[in-house]
Amino acid sequence: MSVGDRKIILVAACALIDTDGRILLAQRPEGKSLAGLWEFPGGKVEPGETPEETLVRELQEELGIQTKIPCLAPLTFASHTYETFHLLMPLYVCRRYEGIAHGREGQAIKWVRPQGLRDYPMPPADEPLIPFLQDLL
Ligand SMILES: Nc1nc2c([nH]c(=O)n2[C@H]2C[C@H](O)[C@@H](COP(=O)(O)OP(=O)(O)OP(=O)(O)O)O2)c(=O)[nH]1
Repeated sequence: MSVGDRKIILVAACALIDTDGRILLAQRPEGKSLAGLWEFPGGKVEPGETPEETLVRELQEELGIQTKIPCLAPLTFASHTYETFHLLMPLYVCRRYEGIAHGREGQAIKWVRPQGLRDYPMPPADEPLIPFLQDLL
C-alpha cells in the first residue's frame, strides 16, 4: 500500500499500564531513526502477523513481558506522514501481563504518570495519542 510515492508502514504499539496507572515508555536507542525519543513498545507488523500477534511477540522480545491477545484493547491510532513513509500505528492498552518489564535490548524504560507524558519527547506521530491516554487513565 502507498500514498503518493510513500509506503504505508503498519506498526503496532502498546501502552502498558501498571497497577498505579502509569504508562511504560521506552527510549529509542542510538543508531536507530528517531533516536533518544520516548515511544510505546511495539514494532512493525511482519508478514503473516496480526497487529496483536506482533505486540505479544514484541513485548516479550523488548521487555520480557508475557501477555495474551485478549489482554490487548484497542484505544486509538496514529496516522502520520514521515519523510520517507506514512506511519499507520494502532495503539493498544494492556493492563494484564506477567513479568517485570526491563529493557532487554539495552533501551531505557520509564513508568510515567499520564500527566507527565509531555515531559518525555516523543516521535511526532505519538503526540496526538497523549490526550487519549490522559482521558482513559
Ligand atoms: N514502536 C514504536 N514505533 C514508533 C512509535 N512512534 C513512531 O513514530 N514509531 C515509528 C518508529 C519506526 O519508524 C517505526 C517502528 O519501527 P521498529 O521499531 O519496528 O523498527 P526500527 O526501530 O528498526 O525502525 P527503523 O529504524 O527502521 O525506522 O515506527 C512508537 O510509539 N512506538
